[in-house]
Amino acid sequence: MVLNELRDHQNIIQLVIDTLTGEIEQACQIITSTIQSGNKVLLAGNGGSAADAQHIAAELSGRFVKERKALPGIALTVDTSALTAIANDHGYDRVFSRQVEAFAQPGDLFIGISTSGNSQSVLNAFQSATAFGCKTLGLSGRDGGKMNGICDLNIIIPSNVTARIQEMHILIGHILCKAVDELF
Ligand SMILES: O=C(CO)[C@@H](O)[C@H](O)[C@H](O)[C@H](O)COP(=O)(O)O
Ligand SMILES: [Zn+2]
Repeated sequence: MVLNELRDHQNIIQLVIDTLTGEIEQACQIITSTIQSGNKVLLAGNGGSAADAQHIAAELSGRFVKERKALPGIALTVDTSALTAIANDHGYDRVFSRQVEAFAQPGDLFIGISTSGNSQSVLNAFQSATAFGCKTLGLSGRDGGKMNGICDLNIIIPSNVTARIQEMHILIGHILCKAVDELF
């Protein structure tokens, strides 16, 4: 079992190298231009993808590898008062979009993470981010789901296995952090 899982991981990395290098480079360009223009990065996702959103945000406001200035990365998954109030009053599907509407400025980047590409809370956040003039980057999997066509760039991990998709998402998240570090 263990060796099979490791081989499966190895295979998906190879597929990502073969098919997504150009798109990951584009994503690096999007996040670095956002930071260079003094804008911020908002991130959201559910479950494991919420953890990924927080992980990437923390590496911007804290640090990744390099000691450099604090950078504006905000995960929309962490304020339990806002999350519970919005879910209770407006419905769970609005938990991220409502926060995007509260915080987004034109030129900011919204990164939405969903392995299926179909979580309504993330889809609504993309819609609000676009309406508020943000750039939008999707990290998804399977066939990209409904995230196709509603974000500037939807990086679709070519797998149907949620765990593999998430593992590639955090790898890409770290590559984005590395690209940001290289600005300093
Ligand atoms: O981490 C995992 C499974 O590996 C779960 O917590 C998973 O993130 C949750 O089921 C999410 O609700 C799935 O949503 P999504 O990735 O399709 O948007
Ligand atoms: Zn998981």
